[in-house]
Amino acid sequence: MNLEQVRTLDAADRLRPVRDRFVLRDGVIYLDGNSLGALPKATAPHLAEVVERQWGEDLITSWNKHGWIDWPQRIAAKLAPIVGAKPNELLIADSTTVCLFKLLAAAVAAQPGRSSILTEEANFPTDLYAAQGLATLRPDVRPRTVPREDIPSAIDQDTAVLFLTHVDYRSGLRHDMAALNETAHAMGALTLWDLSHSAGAVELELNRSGCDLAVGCGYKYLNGGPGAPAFLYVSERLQGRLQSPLSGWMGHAAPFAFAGKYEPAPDIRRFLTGTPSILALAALDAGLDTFGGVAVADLEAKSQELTRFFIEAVEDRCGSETQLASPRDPKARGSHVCFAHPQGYAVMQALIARGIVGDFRPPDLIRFGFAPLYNGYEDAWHAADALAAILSTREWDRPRFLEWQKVT
Ligand SMILES: Cc1ncc(COP(=O)(O)O)c(C=O)c1O
Ligand SMILES: Nc1c(O)cccc1C(=O)C[C@H](N)C(=O)O
Repeated sequence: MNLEQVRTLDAADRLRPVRDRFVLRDGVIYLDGNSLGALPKATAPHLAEVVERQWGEDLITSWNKHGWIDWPQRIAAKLAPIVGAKPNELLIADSTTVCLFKLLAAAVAAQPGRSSILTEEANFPTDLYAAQGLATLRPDVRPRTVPREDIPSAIDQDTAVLFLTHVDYRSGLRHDMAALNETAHAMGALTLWDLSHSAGAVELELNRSGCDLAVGCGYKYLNGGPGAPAFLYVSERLQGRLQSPLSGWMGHAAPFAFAGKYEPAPDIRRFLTGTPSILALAALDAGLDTFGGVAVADLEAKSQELTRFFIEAVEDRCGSETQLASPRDPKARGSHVCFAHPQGYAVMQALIARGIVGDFRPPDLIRFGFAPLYNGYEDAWHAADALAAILSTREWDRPRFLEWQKVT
């Protein structure tokens, strides 16, 4: 395939016009939207409006006048079609780790007599740490980590919660959410899903697949900006039964009654803790607006096509210099792919020096995220080309590429 044919593929892509909603610099091919989404064009003007007019002029009256108090729910409602849930089951709050901890603790408390939090050995570290931290407060509960392939058979009557990341941050492997929910429910366990690498890139049906609880990052495919607040999902059928372990006044039934005794809000708001970060919510609001008019089925279809195209291009041009470390079947993975190389770190630094931005995950993985809203076939084509050039000439073998940086 030549560049002209690749451009024809981009021209035929129905999501192509959405790319114009983002600030994308010439000379940079951004393939790390699975870690930090690109900046939407609407974010800076929206933040300026919230800062200068709402905060600057309307001051504290903005909590009512501009509805700030309802933003955690109003903005979360924009996620409903993206994750396949009802608007009243979603909330924007805190960070991913804090939300994970809150829902994990709430789930465990709702499962008296069951002592295990079942998770996967290779889960993202913060998920493992949250479970370990909870165990220090609940000595009767222990995290049980098993290899991926043993998960279904490890679910038993002692499992309080099955706690998994839907799309693995390294391999990109995707769990069969509906099947695992069913197995867990048959054993009386609850399920908590980390959707950080799924939401906004793969089709999710939280309601249809019987999900109990879920959490995800706001700053990856949802384009909410660095450190954006997270989202949480609590199935309607569980909301009355679960309580936040971090009870704060914003989760109270009547925060402005200033009562001395905590009484949880009757709905999803009970999972709020303190005052929401309005500026961060404003940025996430603009991030979620980039999904306007986009069908999730189209997102997933494009993500699968792009990643398939990229894998083929890399294998074609790089031969055995690097090995695919993600599933070949697009249905079995998310929207990023990893290739293995013993000098993966330096190879990625050399790519970044050429303006191809992906990242590296130890021990040897170069990772490329394809954000279906703004990445195209030409991005994938140039990235594969650059990778082939770097590998064939050992361009990575220079001190400045071999030297570790603090954040990778
Ligand atoms: C699966 C997963 N969960 C959670 C996080 C991050 O949590 P937090 O937003 O609290 O840093 C990440 C990435 O940093 C992730 O990949
Ligand atoms: N959250 C991050 C950060 O604060 C700095 C650098 C990277 C991140 C990430 O999101 C890492 C990411 N979750 C991963 O999948 O590797």
